[in-house]
Amino acid sequence: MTSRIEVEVGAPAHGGHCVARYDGRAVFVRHALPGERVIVEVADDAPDARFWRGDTIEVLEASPDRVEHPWPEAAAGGIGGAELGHVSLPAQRRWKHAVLVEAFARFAGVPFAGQVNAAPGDDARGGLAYRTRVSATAGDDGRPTMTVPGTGERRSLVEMPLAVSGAETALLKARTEPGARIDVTATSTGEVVVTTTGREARRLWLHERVAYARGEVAYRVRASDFWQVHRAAPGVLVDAVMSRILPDGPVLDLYSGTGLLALPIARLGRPVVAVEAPDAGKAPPALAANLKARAEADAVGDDVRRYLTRSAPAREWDAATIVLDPPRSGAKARTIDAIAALGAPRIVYVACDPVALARDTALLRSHGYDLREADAFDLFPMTHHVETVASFDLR
Ligand SMILES: C[S@@+](CC[C@H](N)C(=O)[O-])C[C@H]1O[C@@H](n2cnc3c(N)ncnc32)[C@H](O)[C@@H]1O
Repeated sequence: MTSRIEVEVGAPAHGGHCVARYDGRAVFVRHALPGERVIVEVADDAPDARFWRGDTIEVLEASPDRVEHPWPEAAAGGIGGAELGHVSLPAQRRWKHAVLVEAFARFAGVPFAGQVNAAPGDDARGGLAYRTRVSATAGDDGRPTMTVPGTGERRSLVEMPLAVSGAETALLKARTEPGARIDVTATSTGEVVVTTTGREARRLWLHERVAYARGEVAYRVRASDFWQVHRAAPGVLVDAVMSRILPDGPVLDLYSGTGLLALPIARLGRPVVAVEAPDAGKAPPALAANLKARAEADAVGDDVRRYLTRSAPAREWDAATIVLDPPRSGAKARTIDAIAALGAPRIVYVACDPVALARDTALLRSHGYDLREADAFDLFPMTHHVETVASFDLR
């Protein structure tokens, strides 16, 4: 059953909503802001549920941080992908900061003392035109559609203002079989490709260039490969990681993707082992290609935990930095145990989920790793996502 309730909105919570209370129950409210009084439509108001979820359908008292959504199709009641579009850009960063502070206080056992930094160029572009990778699903007429969260309803896209302009144009023009996924990739070197099958994407080799504090580096990637979505993210993360690794010693780059972080580190002449999930039992082709010319770099195709428990113990890590950039769920206990067992003095953790990072921080601390510092980067404006880079030293 759906129902409408009036609530006063409280603090932001992890996941893109704020928490309100109604009749003693927590209600997770989308498209609202802290301090607002709103009418919420609750999707399923089961009386025995511990909490409810709802969307804002009317704002009775608006926050000074409320702005007009820059992508009306994705505003309240619309498609997903820009759930913070109603929040001013500085307030989006305060929102993400509050979520990090709360996550660290609850799960890490140490405070989050960093900032949420804007990506270069975002303020000038109003937090738009940043995505170099966008995806949609072809509707019945073959045009790109996106889903209204919680409903399964698909709507045809009329714009995609989060995408860089080449990617937006290519996405809106794309036509394919109903139900097929449409993936658009726009590289930093000006290539724009549309693929509709994984097979096609795996065959398409592209070129990326990343400028960072110490220079510029070129990569070859396939359209199917993981690559940081924000146009500025590769450079921001390379700098954030390079400034945190120890000045000497080998670097173990776990969850290394195509070698975004491993390649500039190898260019310093540092020994690097980059571990990424295997492709046909071997190092993935882009990782192997990017590290090929670096005698001091080793591209490994293996499951991270398997590598840590079976292969890594054969080498010396007692002067090493371990870099890890795991998927959203984090590294979790058994992988953190295996990382800690290597005894490296420094760990640099790149995280796209504040709660997963906070939980892994607690695990690292239990293994004797103190949090040195953590800082966050707003690499997903208009959404609740935030990237954090944290470093740890062995006590
Ligand atoms: C967040 S991405 C980071 C990639 C890279 N650091 C970058 O910034 O481009 C995480 C990567 O971990 C890989 N991955 C996920 N689980 C893995 C596992 N169990 N073992 C090895 N690699 C894994 C994914 O394929 C993906 O490339």
